[in-house]
Amino acid sequence: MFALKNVRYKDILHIHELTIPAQQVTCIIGESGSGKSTLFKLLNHLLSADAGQIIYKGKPVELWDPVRLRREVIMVPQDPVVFRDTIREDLLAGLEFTEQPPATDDTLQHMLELVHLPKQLDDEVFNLSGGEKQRLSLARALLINPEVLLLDEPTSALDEKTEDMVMSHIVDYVKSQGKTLAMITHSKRVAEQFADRLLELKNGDVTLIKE
Ligand SMILES: Nc1ncnc2c1ncn2[C@@H]1O[C@H](COP(=O)(O)OP(=O)(O)OP(=O)(O)O)[C@@H](O)[C@H]1O
Repeated sequence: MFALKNVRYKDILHIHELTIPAQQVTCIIGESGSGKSTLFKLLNHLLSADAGQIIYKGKPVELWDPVRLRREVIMVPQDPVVFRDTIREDLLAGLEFTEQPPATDDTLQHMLELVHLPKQLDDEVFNLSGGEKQRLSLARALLINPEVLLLDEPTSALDEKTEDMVMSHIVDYVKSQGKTLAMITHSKRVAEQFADRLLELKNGDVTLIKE
């Protein structure tokens, strides 16, 4: 799905070679500040590499129409962002961005169950806790059903039990849809449990730990 060769970004990343295969779960671990979020931003071309090649589905990312690319490759950032007043409106905002038809309340409710967010669609997002906003952002991204989901520490604000439940639902859902998931995590436990491929980012380059 992604193939990177000799990619350099400032003095943060100099990746010799990296592939992210389709329909697999790729987990990325690495120390704080090692460049994990920067790598994700290169993948959907929020940042441009200084040198090297980043190929998505056979075509360099810089040749993709940026809007189209970011509709296919959705990144959920580390700090959850909420867009609208109510949970329903917030979930539907993601679909609007991708120009998909609005979803029914049943579908929206199903997404909330998938991420274990026991709230009503009319509830205000303003009142949600950090961990709840994190799950709302995940539900919004899942609803879009993108080709590639890039999750930056998606469960960092959750306790271990909730983290395991949410992650196993997300992984099952993404796999059942035949989509691709890449996830940054600080939790070795999560990485070992869910990764088909486990990579470590260190000194600007990636090492394959498990395949
Ligand atoms: N656009 C930028 N220009 C210059 N430096 C940057 C830029 N973005 C991030 N950095 C720096 O690059 C390094 C890597 O940042 P990045 O956010 O990618 O790390 P990370 O591995 O995701 O960290 P964490 O686990 O703490 O989230 C950091 O030292 C950061 O300060």
